[in-house]
Amino acid sequence: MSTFEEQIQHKIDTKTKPLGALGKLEAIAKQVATIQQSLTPQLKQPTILTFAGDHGAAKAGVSAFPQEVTFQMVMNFLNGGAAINAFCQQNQITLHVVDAGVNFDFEAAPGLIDAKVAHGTASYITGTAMTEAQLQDCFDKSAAIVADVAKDGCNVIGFGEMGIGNTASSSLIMSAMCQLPIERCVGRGTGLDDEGMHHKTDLLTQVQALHGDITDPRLVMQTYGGFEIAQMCGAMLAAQKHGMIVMVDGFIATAAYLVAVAINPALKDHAIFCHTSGEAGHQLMLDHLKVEPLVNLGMRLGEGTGCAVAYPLIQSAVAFLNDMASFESAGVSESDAT
Ligand SMILES: O=C(O)c1ccc[n+]([C@@H]2O[C@H](COP(=O)([O-])O)[C@@H](O)[C@H]2O)c1
Ligand SMILES: Cc1cc2nc[nH]c2cc1C
Repeated sequence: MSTFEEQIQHKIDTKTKPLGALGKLEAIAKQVATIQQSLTPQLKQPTILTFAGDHGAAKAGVSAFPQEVTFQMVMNFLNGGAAINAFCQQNQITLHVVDAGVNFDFEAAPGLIDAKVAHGTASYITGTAMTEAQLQDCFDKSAAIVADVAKDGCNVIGFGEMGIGNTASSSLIMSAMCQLPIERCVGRGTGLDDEGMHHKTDLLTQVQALHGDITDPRLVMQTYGGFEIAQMCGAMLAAQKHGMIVMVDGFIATAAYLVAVAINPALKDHAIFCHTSGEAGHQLMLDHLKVEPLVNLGMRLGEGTGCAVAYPLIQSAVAFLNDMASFESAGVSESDAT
């Protein structure tokens, strides 16, 4: 008996195409089949969870936008007016917005999940961004949300975020997890000018001097994370346990992934990197992880938009695997090369 890997590779290689001609789609087809341990995998109830949270450090001038944009954009998500709404609707992806810790009290609304840990994190400028108990709360709450989504039949899930100041947080996480100097991890986020970039880099350099070299993944998240980043991290770990395909979005989502995969390396086999963000530093994170995302569209929005636009490519990978003829079934002659 051949192994599952040999069987799926044989199925891909005997489709009516030159060997390897579907490029990255072949790797995705193989990965999805392997996750599901099926030669005829199916994508069910695709879902994106967009986690929102506020940051104590957001008031220290690390973003081009004021903190209230976090709650204002959550309202925009709930009213269906954001990019993530448009792309999820286009591709028939279910969207849930999660209040992980926005500095605002929302009324209950359809599509909004209340997983609030607190009204924003504390600032890593003066101490840890969250307590150990708050980090655990993030992991517990996000795992419960993923369990509910799994009950609805979802087997492919993407995670996005909204949080003014969260690129600064992600740069600190990246620097610690990838052991890279902070200046290589800092980017313009929502659009800082050169002066803003200098301020952000200087501030984060001081923050690192305060906390020292942290390498334990949970402590990195507790020290620098946002509630939305910690909940994405917990949700990725839970999705792996449920056997789901995990779609990874941009810079902030990959920072959450860096911590998650350090906690459970088995997550790697479930992760599909959807796009390369235009945020400086994302390519370096991807290099560190030795992964190549599906597309590079220069997007740097967050919200899970990279997952939503790349999802049809995952559908294409599954479609060719399930629907294409083989050389034998179609009566097409195979290559002469040996
Ligand atoms: O996903 C990305 O790669 C990405 C890159 C830059 C910015 N963002 C979004 O912009 C916000 C963070 O930017 P900032 O400048 O406030 O740190 C947050 O809401 C993210 O969703 C997202
Ligand atoms: C308008 C706006 C929309 C966003 N979506 C995700 N991050 C964002 C940041 C801003 C500023």
